[in-house]
Amino acid sequence: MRAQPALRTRNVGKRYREAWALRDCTLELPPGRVSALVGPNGAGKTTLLRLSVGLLTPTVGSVEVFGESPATNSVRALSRIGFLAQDHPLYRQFTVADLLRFGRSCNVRFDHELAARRLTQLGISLDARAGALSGGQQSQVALALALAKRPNLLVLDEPMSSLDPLARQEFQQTLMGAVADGELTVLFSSHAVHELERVCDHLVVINHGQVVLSGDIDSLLAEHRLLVGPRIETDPRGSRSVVEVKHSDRHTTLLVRQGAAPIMPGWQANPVGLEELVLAYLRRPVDPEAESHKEPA
Ligand SMILES: Nc1ncnc2c1ncn2[C@@H]1O[C@H](COP(=O)(O)OP(=O)(O)OP(=O)(O)O)[C@@H](O)[C@H]1O
Repeated sequence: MRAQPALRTRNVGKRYREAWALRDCTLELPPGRVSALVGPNGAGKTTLLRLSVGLLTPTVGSVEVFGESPATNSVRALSRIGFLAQDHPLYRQFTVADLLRFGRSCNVRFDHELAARRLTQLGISLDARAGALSGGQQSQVALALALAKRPNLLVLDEPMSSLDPLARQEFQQTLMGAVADGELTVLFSSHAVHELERVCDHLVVINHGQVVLSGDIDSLLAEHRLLVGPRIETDPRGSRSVVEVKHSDRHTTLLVRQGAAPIMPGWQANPVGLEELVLAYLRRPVDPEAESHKEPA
């Protein structure tokens, strides 16, 4: 039997006044995985994340977390979800110990010991005031608070964007350790396409409010090939399997989906890297029907 998805959205659209931030978004996140949500500025990532945790309700369509709508705000549904907002605000005057006590008083499943141990291991004093910690340490405190809730789905909005490379690595290790420890599914948004492969095993790419690619990373890489051959003058973009076409003086390179695409004589099939794959999908024009994000007059 197929496991229940951690997150399932069906034809979700979100409109802010007359503008659509998200259109016809249908996706499933398998449980126990780390998924990255990738897209350029304004693509709709924060909107999708806020819909996933019940902070927004869809204009159309449905959102379910482990089979329940997060927007109903039922205690049971929300106790299974952890959320780290983009700027992960902490009460600056509170000590770390105050924040942990506060977390415990707000969440029935809060694991105080776990959070205190994680932070001590990272050398973060429980007596320190949040406002006196570095950006990286504040992110770790916010992550420890979110994990102490023992959520089944942890949603993080660009959690590493302000961290230096060392702090990013520590943050990633804490996250991956938490996934290895228990029944946790992670969905985080990121612009750092080059480091996704190290951190996650599932990917959702959105552009102009539409999901343009999603799936298991290994499968996506196996399904795509870069075909390199002598320059062609016809435009093969009409074929659904052709994602992108590039020409040099003498050669044409086709990014195709459909691993088994027949190779023409004189053509070579090469694997594609994840960053190249994501960027190719982001460069594709989106469906003109949905591109405007505007309601028809
Ligand atoms: N509260 C709001 N009111 C009106 N429009 C909004 C609101 N929030 C977001 N938008 C618009 O919705 C679209 C998607 O925004 P969203 O914040 O979801 O994108 P994003 O992918 O998270 O962007 P970024 O990477 O810059 O954080 C943008 O065009 C944005 O201007």
